[in-house]
Amino acid sequence: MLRVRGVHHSYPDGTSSLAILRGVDVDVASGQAVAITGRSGSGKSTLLHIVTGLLVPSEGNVEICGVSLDPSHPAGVGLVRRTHVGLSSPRFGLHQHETVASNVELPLLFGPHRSAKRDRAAAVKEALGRAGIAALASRRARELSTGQAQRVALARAIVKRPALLVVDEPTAALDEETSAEMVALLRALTSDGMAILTATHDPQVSAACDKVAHLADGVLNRMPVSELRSENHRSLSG
Ligand SMILES: Nc1ncnc2c1ncn2[C@@H]1O[C@H](COP(=O)(O)OP(=O)(O)OP(=O)(O)O)[C@@H](O)[C@H]1O
Repeated sequence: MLRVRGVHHSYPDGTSSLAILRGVDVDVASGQAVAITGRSGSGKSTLLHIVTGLLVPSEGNVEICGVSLDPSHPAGVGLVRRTHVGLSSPRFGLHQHETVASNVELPLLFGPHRSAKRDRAAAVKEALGRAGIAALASRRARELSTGQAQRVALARAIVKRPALLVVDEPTAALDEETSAEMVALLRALTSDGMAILTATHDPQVSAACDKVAHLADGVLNRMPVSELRSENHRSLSG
């Protein structure tokens, strides 16, 4: 359901440019979780932003649910993003003074066809339930622990029931036990048919994914998950 082909990306760097991605291919099927690993600065977030249509690649193609993210048709890119993609990233924080429910409702307020208040409330309730934080609905975001806030960010990303969930650093700043809960949550979402692409430094997350690819020098190299699992001592895959 996600198909990335020949993606190159460079950022301007003074008078020249800095090549970050140099021909990246990735496939993620429905119900599959794929992890991208790589050193800090290797380009993982850049790739995720390209996949979600936030960034236009210098070259290459991204297809989601059979529809190409064609930069010459920004309206079409916007529609695919709003319809099929959820993004959870530490770079897009919560509104600290708003309640958890309001934060999760936010993606439902954008786009040409805003649903009725009752339908939005039902969708928020379902997303909070799936993220295991139904009891936090009326709490202010500023009152949450890091782990709770990560779950709220995830609930916000899945509230529209996207076919593709893109998660940047799902366990950043979480302890081992809370990380394991987050991993189990992600696996439960794939069991429901969601496709997940995640960038991570956490071996727990990689070990629970169906495929792992390492980004270095602008290219992705597949890593055998079996090796990661044995390195990680315990299997977290559901
Ligand atoms: N908007 C930008 N303009 C210029 N350079 C950028 C921009 N965004 C990222 N970069 C550079 O591109 C490289 C890759 O950044 P990116 O955030 O994709 O890496 P990453 O692998 O996600 O890192 P981390 O694991 O630390 O989050 C870095 O050298 C970064 O400084």
